[in-house]
Amino acid sequence: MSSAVELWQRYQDWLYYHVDLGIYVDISRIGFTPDFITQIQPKFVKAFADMKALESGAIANPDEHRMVGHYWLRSPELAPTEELRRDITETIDRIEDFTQKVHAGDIHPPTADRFTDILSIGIGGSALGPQFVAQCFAKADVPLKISFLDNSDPDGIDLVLDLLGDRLSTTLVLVISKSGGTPEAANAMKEVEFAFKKAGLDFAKQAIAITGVGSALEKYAIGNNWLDQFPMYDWIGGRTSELSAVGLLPAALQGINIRDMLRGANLMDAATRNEDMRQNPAALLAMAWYFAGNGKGEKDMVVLPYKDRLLLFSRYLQQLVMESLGKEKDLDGNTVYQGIAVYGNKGSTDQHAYVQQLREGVPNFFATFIEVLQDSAKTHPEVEEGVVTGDYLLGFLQGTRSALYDNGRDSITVTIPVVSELTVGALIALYERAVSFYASLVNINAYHQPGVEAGKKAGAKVLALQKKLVDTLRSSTVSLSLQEIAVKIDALDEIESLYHIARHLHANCKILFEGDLSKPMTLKLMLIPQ
Ligand SMILES: O=P(O)(O)OC[C@H]1O[C@H](O)[C@H](O)[C@@H](O)[C@@H]1O
Repeated sequence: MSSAVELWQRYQDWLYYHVDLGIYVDISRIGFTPDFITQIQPKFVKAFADMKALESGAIANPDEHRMVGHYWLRSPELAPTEELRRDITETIDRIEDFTQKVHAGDIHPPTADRFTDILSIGIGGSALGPQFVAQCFAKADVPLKISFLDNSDPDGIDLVLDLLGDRLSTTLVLVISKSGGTPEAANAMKEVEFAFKKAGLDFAKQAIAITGVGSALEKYAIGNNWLDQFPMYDWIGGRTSELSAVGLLPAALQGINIRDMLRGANLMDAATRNEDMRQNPAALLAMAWYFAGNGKGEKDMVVLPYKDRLLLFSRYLQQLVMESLGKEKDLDGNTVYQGIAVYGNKGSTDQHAYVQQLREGVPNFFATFIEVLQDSAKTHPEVEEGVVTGDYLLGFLQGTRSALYDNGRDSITVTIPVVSELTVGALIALYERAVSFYASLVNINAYHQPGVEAGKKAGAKVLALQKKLVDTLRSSTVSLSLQEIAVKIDALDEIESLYHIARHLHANCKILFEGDLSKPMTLKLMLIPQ
């Protein structure tokens, strides 16, 4: 353990500061040594070269044979073709034009002068960024209030629709899906379309699609004369799409300054092109992650923003980091099982939940504190002489950082001056680039997600099995056991799945059970006519 004087010196030696953004990155509480820096230097030479190639339009996602262009969204001049440059700038202009017309009431729902609400339908990268940004800039008097449907959960859908109530007639529905075929988003859309019909409303006149060119959703939107649509490009991944139409349209509609978000990202991008690792905040983060987890993700990343508005940052980063870095194979086909687990909510709230374990339990993590210097735009009363609530918040952050470090738990601290469009855009860009660098350091493709497909395919198989089970019961005049059904449909090795499906149908009043609920093989099943 270093002395306080040595630590203070280490802090100053490694402190990064972005002059225009007022953002600091402190990696002094990660225990790397000068030797480690020397060792990792060549890996960064490769990482910087990879990044140059990626930004100039190389096929950086080889498995899907795609370019990776999210950095062009805020520096269109870097895009490799004139067509791409035009696409990016025209889309931003169209978003602003559309937003201005919605706010002015020039575009309005059929039965009212103004839209009052946005209902954003999408999942994963088509939801996490918009949700994070909405929470960052939430306020009482937004031009349009946003709600989200990001699941295939009927009860969750009921709640959101109930809360909208009569305002459904003045709700602008954004259906966001790059592929245009993700079942959760498609289901939620169908449910909302149904709710519109039930309320006697014309869904198409209030619906916008944000989707990939040529997708099923695009065809559906065009075929049904939806209000409008905005493009998603195949060279942007869902998890890096916040600064594309996916994030910018909902943000602009909520009155968030999207030009400032883009400018913040642009400034951070410029800083993270610096090939002097010590002067590059994303390289510093990637280096610190590499050291902390031994280049193998041996330690989890606990993200603790001490600011309520940044609550969803850890959830946003969970997808960005884990879907990008969590890979079985490296780029040479070796089995590597890479990844960094990310979790966290916010401080000081989490101090009263799991920080006990962080401080004293399994030392399998490093923390990332996000500090916001400005307490609030308003002045606040003193809660003690000379002390306001914001002073407490800083005290808690500093206290936890020291308490963890004193017990051998490392941390990074990212400090932003204020939660603004500029700094939020910059934070997104900072972590996007850190993920890109880390992927180069460990030689993996950060831009595909082959593992997600397995779950999707298995899910589709369950639905196919459900159809067979229901058909079998429908064509039977007597009740049947699981064994009998499995034999009939030649699915003996799926009997456990059949049981889970039957139990769900039973709980939803579609199947009758006779027998002992604690002994699945005693059950006799019969379909309840609907
Ligand atoms: O935008 P979509 O095509 O609907 O995709 C939504 C999400 O679903 C997939 O399963 C991917 O793993 C995510 O990366 C993606 O963001």
